[in-house]
Amino acid sequence: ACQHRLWPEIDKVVQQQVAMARMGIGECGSGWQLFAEDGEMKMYRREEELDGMVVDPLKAVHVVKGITGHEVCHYFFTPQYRYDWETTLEQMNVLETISDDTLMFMQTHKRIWPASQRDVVFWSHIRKLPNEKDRDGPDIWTVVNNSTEHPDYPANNGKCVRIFLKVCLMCQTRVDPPKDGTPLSRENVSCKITYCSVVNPGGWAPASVLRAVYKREYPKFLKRFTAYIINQTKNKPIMF
Ligand SMILES: CCCCCc1ccc(-c2ccc(S(=O)(=O)CCO)cc2)cc1/C=C\c1ccccn1
Repeated sequence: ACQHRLWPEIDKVVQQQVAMARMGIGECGSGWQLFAEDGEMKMYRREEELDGMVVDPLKAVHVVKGITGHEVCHYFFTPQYRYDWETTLEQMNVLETISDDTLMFMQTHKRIWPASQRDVVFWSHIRKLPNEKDRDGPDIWTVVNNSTEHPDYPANNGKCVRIFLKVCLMCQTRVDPPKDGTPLSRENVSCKITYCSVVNPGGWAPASVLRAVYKREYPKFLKRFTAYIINQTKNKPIMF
């Protein structure tokens, strides 16, 4: 991955996104509104517009028992599982395998009435980060998805409006070893998930429609995604 033309951008964006994800809601600047809550899952957004278009940053935090950060990032990054958990996905193509930790995707998402259908081209990078707070604790895993251009897929040349997104999924595993020295099992692990996204919907879409879509779709996405990982991993060895 080091020699690829996108590498400098990838490294910069990943460092930036991880720093943002690590900040708590309080530190992240004011204006965050809690707009959805379900058990351990809390979803915040900031209302922001760019040229009259809604580009609300979203930050979700969740704690899920029985899975690890590596597993969450593995199922988020790996293309073959995406149709199982990405509710609004219509078409997904891997445009380039830049390296074993970096792919480029083209996706079209189902049309959401009354807005026109959207598509997106982005690079996706998975990375393990040292756990600065606790040296011998489990590593942090992250996946960063960032819109990019691809010569074969110019924006807005077909039926879809091209959207632009920056997404960071950052996961911190927690291990609570069993008291009685029995071997570690899934009851002793949990994962703190932070999901940050900024989506520019591309062409104009009514603010009310966009905010209704996000309010409905994001909680659904995170619940379905985490339930999917629990189901996929329950009889498999723990991936640290
Ligand atoms: C009028 C509707 C405009 C918005 C449509 C839209 C834009 C972006 C995206 C989207 C959301 C998450 C990612 S990802 O995190 O990178 C994972 C890989 O797929 C990529 C794309 C989706 C959707 C459409 C609906 C929607 C909105 C939230 C959540 C889920 N679906």
